[in-house]
Amino acid sequence: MRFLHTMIRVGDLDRALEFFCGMLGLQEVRRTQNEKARYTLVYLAAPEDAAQAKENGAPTIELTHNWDEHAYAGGRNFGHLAFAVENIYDVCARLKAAGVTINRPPRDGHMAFVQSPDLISIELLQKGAPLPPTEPWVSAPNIGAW
Ligand SMILES: C[C@@H](O)C(=O)SC[C@H](NC(=O)CC[C@H](N)C(=O)O)C(=O)NCC(=O)O
Ligand code: NI
Repeated sequence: MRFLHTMIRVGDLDRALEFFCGMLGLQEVRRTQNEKARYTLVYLAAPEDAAQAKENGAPTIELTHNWDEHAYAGGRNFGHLAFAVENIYDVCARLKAAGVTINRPPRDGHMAFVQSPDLISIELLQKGAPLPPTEPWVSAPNIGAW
């Protein structure tokens, strides 16, 4: 069995693509839409996974955009999507400058939490840092505290 993707529903596809592709650097690898059921699916992968993801050989995020749904309440049972990044401070500075909410700043240089336009929690981990962090860490506020 292989892990294929995580699906999240987004209220504004362009805003979600600006966040995940424009700011986090993911690449679109596939898109499909259903005119009758009025939705679009967009599959995103990390650049180094994109070639394999096109063949379903690497994990993707499946953005589901229901054309008639413009906002979703945060699912309290959903946790987060995690990405390893080259420089966690640079990424968080760029996101913060773009107006993204940083729920847990990268104080320890290991881990940070930010939130997507649809209130999905995004964990950023410094490439090369121990996973999970060996030192006790400050948890991000849970979804209810946002
Ligand atoms: C292609 C495969 O990766 C899918 O996940 S398609 C699953 C299908 N999605 C939809 O019908 C999208 C629109 C729907 N209104 C929705 O918001 O999900 C589906 O069965 N979705 C139901 C689900 O619970 O995921
Ligand atoms: Ni799916």
